[in-house]
Amino acid sequence: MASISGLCSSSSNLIPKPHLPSSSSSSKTQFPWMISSPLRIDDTSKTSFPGVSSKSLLTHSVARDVPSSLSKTASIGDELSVAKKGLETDPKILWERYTEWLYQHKDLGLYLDVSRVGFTDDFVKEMEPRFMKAFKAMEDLEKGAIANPDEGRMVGHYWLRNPKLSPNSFLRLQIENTLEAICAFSDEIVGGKIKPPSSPAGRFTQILSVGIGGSALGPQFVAEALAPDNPPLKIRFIDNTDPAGIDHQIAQLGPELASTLVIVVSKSGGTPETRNGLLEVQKAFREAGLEFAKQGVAITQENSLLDNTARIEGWLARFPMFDWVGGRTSEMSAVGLLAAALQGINIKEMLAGAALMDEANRTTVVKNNPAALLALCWYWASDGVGSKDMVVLPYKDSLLLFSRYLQQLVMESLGKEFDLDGNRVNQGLTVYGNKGSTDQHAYIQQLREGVHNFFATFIEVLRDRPPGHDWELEPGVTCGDYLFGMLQGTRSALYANGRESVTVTVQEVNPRSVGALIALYERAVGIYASLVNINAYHQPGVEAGKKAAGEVLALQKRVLSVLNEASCKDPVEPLSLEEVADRCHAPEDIEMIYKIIAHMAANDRAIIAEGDCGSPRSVKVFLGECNVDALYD
Ligand SMILES: O=P(O)(O)OC[C@H]1O[C@H](O)[C@H](O)[C@@H](O)[C@@H]1O
Repeated sequence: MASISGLCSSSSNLIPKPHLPSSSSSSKTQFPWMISSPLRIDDTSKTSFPGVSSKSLLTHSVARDVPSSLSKTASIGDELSVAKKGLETDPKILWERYTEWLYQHKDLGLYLDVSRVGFTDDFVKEMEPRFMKAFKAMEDLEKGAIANPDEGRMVGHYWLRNPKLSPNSFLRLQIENTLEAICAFSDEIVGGKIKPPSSPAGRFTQILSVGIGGSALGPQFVAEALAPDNPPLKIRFIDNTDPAGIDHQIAQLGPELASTLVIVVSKSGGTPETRNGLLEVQKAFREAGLEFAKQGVAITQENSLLDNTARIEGWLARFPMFDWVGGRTSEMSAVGLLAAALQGINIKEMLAGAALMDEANRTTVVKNNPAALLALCWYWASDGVGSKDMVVLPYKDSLLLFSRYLQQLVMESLGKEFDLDGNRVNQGLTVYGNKGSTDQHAYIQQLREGVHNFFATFIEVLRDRPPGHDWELEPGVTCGDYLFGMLQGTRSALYANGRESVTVTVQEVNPRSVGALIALYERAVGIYASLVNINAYHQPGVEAGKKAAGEVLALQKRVLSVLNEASCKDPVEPLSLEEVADRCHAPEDIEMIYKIIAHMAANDRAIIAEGDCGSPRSVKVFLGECNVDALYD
């Protein structure tokens, strides 16, 4: 088992030397089948490796489907879209564009290819003043400005990986001490110094992480991307208030509940779904005769409801969540780091990768700033108003949850009704995607030929397998070559039909590259928000749904009380929906009352005496039991 002190220590020399195509080496990286058997781009549903051609894949694709060639396979709509965008199709010019714009981060072994987005030099020039403003805003933010004006908060996730940047020594110490505490605690848990009180295993073997949104998505993504095959502690998540989902997680733990460390994560400490998850887990502990407090850990803001509960009940440990770190940018705080360290993931490497990326994103030269390049592409591709969706396609199973993670990071940050000057702008950038090549067999058909409402982001991982494990499943070709071919083929096929794409390439999926990817997108979101003049760090829209949910539950309590009163009569008085609504003094809420009753009936908590839920006007309802106590509440 890896020691935590090892996992928590940083190492500067773990990144293998990059070997991405450069003008001198690209020809050497081609595989035999690529040269002799280009992917057919005219039939993405049946991608195959037929025939012999001496043309390169790229040349083949673009030359064949350029609008000016009036290819038989391209529709008029496709031609128009390419023409409208003015996308370059000459392979030589494209290669020049590729090499001119290719961004490389040497230390991280990370590349960003924006050549398949059609922005022009004029556009870049036009955007320059906005970028300068964005860079200044990022600089101010890092220095501690109130970058989230609506909530009057600083925005400090960049300090988490470089505490020296903190605007004062108090914050710096908070970050450093928390990191130290995380490492020490993980060390003791993994090393078996801190034991669960009544587990036959004698040590913690499982983590049950309870949290939602930013308190779940980062840890889920990182676990999927980086947890070793046999982690010191395996992780499961409760990230919803779905009782069946919760039951499933607890049932899967079975007797291992006794050796489960329950980490409850909530910045606010008052999110209902998380509270419900906690109450359900505590009930399971009681039923199993276990003492929850000895196995519970809270990650939350000081003095939140959760913090106070954990303190009063004497939970095993508490870690702070900082006011100045937003949920969706909290992966490098205790929220992400504790779970990661417990799974044997080198969190200092993650932090180092993020810090290196942040450093690169501080340059004010757009071309050399990867986050700015991404923001530039987003702006160009979606006209600065989110007119196109961003489809994120990592070609690596372990990065499956990246798009889901990005969904919150991007959409909760950029999806805003008003800009910073109070103008109604309804901004946003829609994100979806799973992984390649899997998605090629699902919806890439539409991306290639259907409605043109997206641009793609490919995430490429050069290292297929750990060294020494590869083999050729046909002469000269490995399984990973197919994955590579699928990515390149899809990129070419999309472009040939006027569909733009960005490609981010990393050497391998490791803590450093994952940290860098997170940091890259965090910064791109910050810069883009500034380009379109919105506050990326609040989420006023989320409150509306929460408030409405609260109102539904309050109405349900009134419905229950009315039904209880009628059900306590002798004889029982079944009520129509209209009668329930009138007695609740809420005739305008009759539709919601119907839904409440249908839900209660489906869960055996209300009995339909007459009619059925398919014809709401026919329904008469009562409760199976009279609760006399509730009559006098
Ligand atoms: O961490 P918590 O306070 O429980 O919040 C969890 C989530 O709740 C809300 O829905 C916010 O919109 C998210 O940004 C946040 O990540």
